[in-house]
Amino acid sequence: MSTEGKVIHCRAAVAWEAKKPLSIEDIEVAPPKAHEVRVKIHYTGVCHTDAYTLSGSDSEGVFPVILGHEGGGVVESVGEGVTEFQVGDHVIPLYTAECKKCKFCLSGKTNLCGSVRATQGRGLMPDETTRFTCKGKPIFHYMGTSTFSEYTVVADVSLVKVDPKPSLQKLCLLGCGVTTGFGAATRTAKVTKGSTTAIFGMGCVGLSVAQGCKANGASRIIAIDVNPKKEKIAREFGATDFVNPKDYPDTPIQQVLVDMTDGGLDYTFDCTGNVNVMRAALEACHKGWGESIVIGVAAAGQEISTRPFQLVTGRVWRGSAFGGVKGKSEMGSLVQDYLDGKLKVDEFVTHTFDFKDINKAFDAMHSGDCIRAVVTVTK
Ligand SMILES: NC(=O)C1=CN([C@@H]2O[C@H](COP(=O)(O)OP(=O)(O)OC[C@H]3O[C@@H](n4cnc5c(N)ncnc54)[C@H](OP(=O)(O)O)[C@@H]3O)[C@@H](O)[C@H]2O)C=CC1
Ligand SMILES: N[C@@H](CCC(=O)N[C@@H](CSC=O)C(=O)NCC(=O)O)C(=O)O
Ligand SMILES: [Zn+2]
Ligand SMILES: [Zn+2]
Repeated sequence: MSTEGKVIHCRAAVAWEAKKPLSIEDIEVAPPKAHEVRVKIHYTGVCHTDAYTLSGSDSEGVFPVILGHEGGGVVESVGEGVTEFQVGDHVIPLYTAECKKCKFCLSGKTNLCGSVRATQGRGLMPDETTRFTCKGKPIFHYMGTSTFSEYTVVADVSLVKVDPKPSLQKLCLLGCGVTTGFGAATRTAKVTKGSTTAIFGMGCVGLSVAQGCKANGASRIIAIDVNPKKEKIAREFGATDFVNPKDYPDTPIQQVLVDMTDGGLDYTFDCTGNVNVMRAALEACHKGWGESIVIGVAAAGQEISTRPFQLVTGRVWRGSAFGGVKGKSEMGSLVQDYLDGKLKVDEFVTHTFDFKDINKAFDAMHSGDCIRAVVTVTK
């Protein structure tokens, strides 16, 4: 029996308040309004950013909320005016929308889209309301995606159709971690052939940066992580060197790297969210041309600092959101790269969990041997 146009009763992992485990609840999901799509979520990854928001450190964090932004699902129904999606399409929700009409999308300079970002940041759909209720209370959306739910509703600008061949259990990682890191190297930094690179933080994002640096022909890819267990996997993803800052207790890590590379690196990447690491990453860049890309998300109130002289003398500090990737225009080519064996995705999935055990996925993420935990939301 079709559920089109009806309220769906299903399960979701609700974050009632910060710092508390998620609670699997029966919720109601309203039908999609105009230019919205209701999606049955099959799989979701758990990203460090979900944990960051749950920790209460996110200045945009609102509760109660359904978190999750690294999902893969199938279109259940579409709202009025939706022409791009049909029931049954395989889709990935996009926390970085692409409307192709706004000032940002038309600029040709950024993948950031202005169409829904303001309401998204307040946990609402573009009409300033929510499609989720639980126990009679409205529940906020998260990053325009809310993939920790059996059904979610997203704006049609916040969704991309993908090839139905690959398993969504793997493809969901293109919804954040893999795309973010790979794109930061290939789109934001545009790492050049033969260049030297260093990546701080070997989680899903940092390993994906390494993969992007290798794809672009970097001659040296130095992986930096405080966890020595990350060396093996970093090398599998293209790292040529591994440095653990704990092995150099008396020397700033930027000095270690400058000494290793005849004056510093062409490109560095922060994939930790630690503002001290961001500074070290900038200062490890080569005088005159080195570029440091900030990817990590720092807690509310944190600020970055360095001596202005670092910039005066030619180092460049840049940021990257969703790897600079335009979700609708470019996701197809990333999926094709995956299908052609040019982009590793499967290798990131180190842990899998049933939906009822989603809190264990958060525990695994903090365990030190997890790259990505993927949760089966519906079969
Ligand atoms: N800009 C964007 O679009 C996006 C940003 N992000 C952000 O990117 C960051 C990385 O995400 P993700 O890969 O999922 O996170 P992970 O936690 O999986 O990876 C971070 C890695 O950095 C290591 N680390 C911590 N401190 C240091 C340090 N001082 N020096 C070197 N390594 C260190 C961690 O080690 P240990 O585990 O031992 O602490 C861990 O291995 C997060 O801040 C996340 O919020 C994520 C996706 C998109
Ligand atoms: N809400 C946060 C900002 C968090 C942030 O920087 N998010 C990244 C994506 S993180 C994915 O895992 C991003 O793309 N930012 C661009 C954007 O438009 O949000 C805060 O207030 O600190
Ligand atoms: Zn993420
Ligand atoms: Zn736009």
